[in-house]
Amino acid sequence: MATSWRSGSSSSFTSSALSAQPSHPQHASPPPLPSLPSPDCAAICLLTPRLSRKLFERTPNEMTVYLGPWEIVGSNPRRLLWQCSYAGEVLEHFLPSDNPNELFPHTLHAQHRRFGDPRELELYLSFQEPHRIRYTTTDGTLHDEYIEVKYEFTTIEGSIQLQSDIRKRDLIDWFDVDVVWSDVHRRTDSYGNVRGLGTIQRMKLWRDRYSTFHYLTFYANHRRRWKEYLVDDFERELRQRDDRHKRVQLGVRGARRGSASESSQGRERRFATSIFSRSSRHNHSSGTNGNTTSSAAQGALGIRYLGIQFSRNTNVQAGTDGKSVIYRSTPLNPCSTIILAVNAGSSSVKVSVYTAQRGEPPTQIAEVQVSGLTAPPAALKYERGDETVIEHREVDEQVNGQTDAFRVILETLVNDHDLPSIKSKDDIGIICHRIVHGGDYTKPQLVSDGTYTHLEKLNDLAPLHNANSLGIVRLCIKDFPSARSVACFDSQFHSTIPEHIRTYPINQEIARSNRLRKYGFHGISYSFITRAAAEFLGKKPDETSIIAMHLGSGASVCAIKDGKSWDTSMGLTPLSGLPGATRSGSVDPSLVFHYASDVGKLSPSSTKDLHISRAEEILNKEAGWKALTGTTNFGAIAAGDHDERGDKRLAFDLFVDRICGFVGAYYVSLRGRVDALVFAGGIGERSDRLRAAVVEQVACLGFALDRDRNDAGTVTGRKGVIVQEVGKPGVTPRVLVCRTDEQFEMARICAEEGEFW
Ligand SMILES: Nc1ncnc2c1ncn2[C@@H]1O[C@H](COP(=O)(O)OP(=O)(O)O)[C@@H](O)[C@H]1O
Ligand SMILES: CC(=O)OP(=O)(O)O
Ligand SMILES: [Mg+2]
Repeated sequence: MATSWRSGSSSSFTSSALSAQPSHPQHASPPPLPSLPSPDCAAICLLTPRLSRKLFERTPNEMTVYLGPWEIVGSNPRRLLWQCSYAGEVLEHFLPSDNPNELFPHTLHAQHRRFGDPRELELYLSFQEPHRIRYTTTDGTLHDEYIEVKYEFTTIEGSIQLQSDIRKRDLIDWFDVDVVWSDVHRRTDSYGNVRGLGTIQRMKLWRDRYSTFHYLTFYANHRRRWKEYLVDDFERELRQRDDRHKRVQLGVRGARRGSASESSQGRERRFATSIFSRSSRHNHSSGTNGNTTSSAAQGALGIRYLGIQFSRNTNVQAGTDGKSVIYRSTPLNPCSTIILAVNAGSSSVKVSVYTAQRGEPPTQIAEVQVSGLTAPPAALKYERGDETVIEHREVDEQVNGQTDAFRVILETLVNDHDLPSIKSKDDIGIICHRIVHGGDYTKPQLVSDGTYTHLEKLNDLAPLHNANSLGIVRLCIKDFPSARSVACFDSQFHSTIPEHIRTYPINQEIARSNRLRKYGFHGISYSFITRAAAEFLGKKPDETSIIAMHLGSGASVCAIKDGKSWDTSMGLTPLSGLPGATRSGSVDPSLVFHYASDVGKLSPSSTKDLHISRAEEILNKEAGWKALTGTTNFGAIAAGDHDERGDKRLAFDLFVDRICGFVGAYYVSLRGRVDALVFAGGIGERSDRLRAAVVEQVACLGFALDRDRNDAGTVTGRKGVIVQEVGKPGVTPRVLVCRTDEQFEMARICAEEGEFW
């Protein structure tokens, strides 16, 4: 098995590793060659002690382990978990970085094996720095050491799959090239010797799994570090690449792992691995450094292009499919497109479709929603233009949760032949998603694997929302590969909340390192409400101060001072503040420990995407209207039907009490400078009884309701009416109902923000 991987060696990999019998230390007589579960996934990992720099020399410790399918598990560190061929045998490969973009599986250039099919070099993968490998059998751990790791695959597809899984980017092609240089790295040195940035390199082309971005990676051998560039423009130049003298120049942006001077002003942002760590669960996670460090931002010199000279060998250029690369850059700034805006709430999924011109407010052409996810049967409603195509269709059988609801919505849109603007999936240019918890993001983000990985870490902080939304994001990326996915955050509107209001009175070191503070939610809605109310009042948004209430399955109140969020009732998570359909809202934090035992344990309903303790489950899913009345339909609660036991009355009065508590507090916090009290959300827009009860209780602050206007003031469904007055004429502060539209707000931002085109 002695073979060398050193550059220039003509040694072949072919023989011994595959043909050798596995020298399994636990078996006296050599076991038969294992039958591997799936030939595509089968791999052989050759381990050799770190001591020896010469790989694969016969040493007493040398062993070959036959591996079956893999799984990538955990975080901090992520581990590649291999199923081995013997029961109880596990091989764990600890990935040195949780950031998938920082891992670079290495394959040699075809010149290192001149007489064979260069594609087969992908069968042999290595990592250039030692990684920790733990190999455990039923008899205990046999090996736990940092070593140089090399995998030898039985199929090229298996290797490509593993590389893609590790990097969370699909390896879509590769190129063996003679030299790579750039506008800041010359091709030759002052003696005319070829130096470039990398020589005799296998460059790999990756497509981000969560966006349409494409990246090139290669090993800059004279600097001994990996480089990764976002490719701007590709297609034309690389079609004819099997020519030694062919040189191309590619537009690129940014560099990962480059030195500061090699970085650019590109959009690449690298996040510290564990932005959010929860002390209760990940005690030792390294989540203290939440700063978003942009290596790119530091650079003075930007690389604008890479020059590439291909190698001559007709075989050499054969990439993953042997054909020329099929690379489609994202559409180049079209002037108009279709935007899909997706709002996954806790009890509904609402999707609106817009035609949009760059820089202009979008025009809605259709809206589909599935509501009642927590109050079955779930029902679908579909409007196209001014026409209600489906008023109410029960879809309970097809729908179990938000992702299913989204699928049903997509089907409805795609199967509607009278929706001419969408002829094919490629017509959709931008899909914007409401993501409830956006951590420290203060503006919408194009979804890349970086943002996606970052957002995944926030799932546990919005247990009824984030994981569902990311499920929909994943589905869109798969089903609409040519569309750009944009994440819009509920929390971003609240980034203006002053420090003394957003701070929790706890140990500040822990608060800072675990990022424990008030974030606030429903912000996309509050942003819409602020602009709509300002327009209605004839004021500039930044001169408008209101107390707005988004009352839906999740309910919150927000004090908006001069157009900006000043305070809001939700906090670190959407649990605090007002009660909701299944949420308790604020309770004494100790309550839960007296409610049930073992509440700190992980709930059995946790999934791989969402880790939720019993305590969180009780307060988020087994409380609120559901717990008090058995229904989550606030319409039925407000109507008080069949309320012999008085549960609904209690729930109604309790809700009014809690809402008024916040209105009073915010009125004082805004020093009485309030232009209007604004009702919004499913309940706020539809329940005249609730509005009447709230306004009556806060009448001492000067609010007054006009009964007639209020009774007629259900704005939802009344086309064209966005804000309606329900207060007494001439009385200030005013009382308004706003038909909030989170989808429109997201689509508007995406249409107006050139960056997303
Ligand atoms: N006529 C009505 N009167 C009062 N509440 C209603 C009425 N119709 C629906 N609702 C309430 O509106 C809530 C849905 O609000 P909405 O903001 O659309 O949902 P989500 O929180 O899922 O985004 C439902 O939970 C329901 O209780
Ligand atoms: C944040 C939140 O609770 O949202 P929703 O009301 O849509 O569930
Ligand atoms: Mg909602």
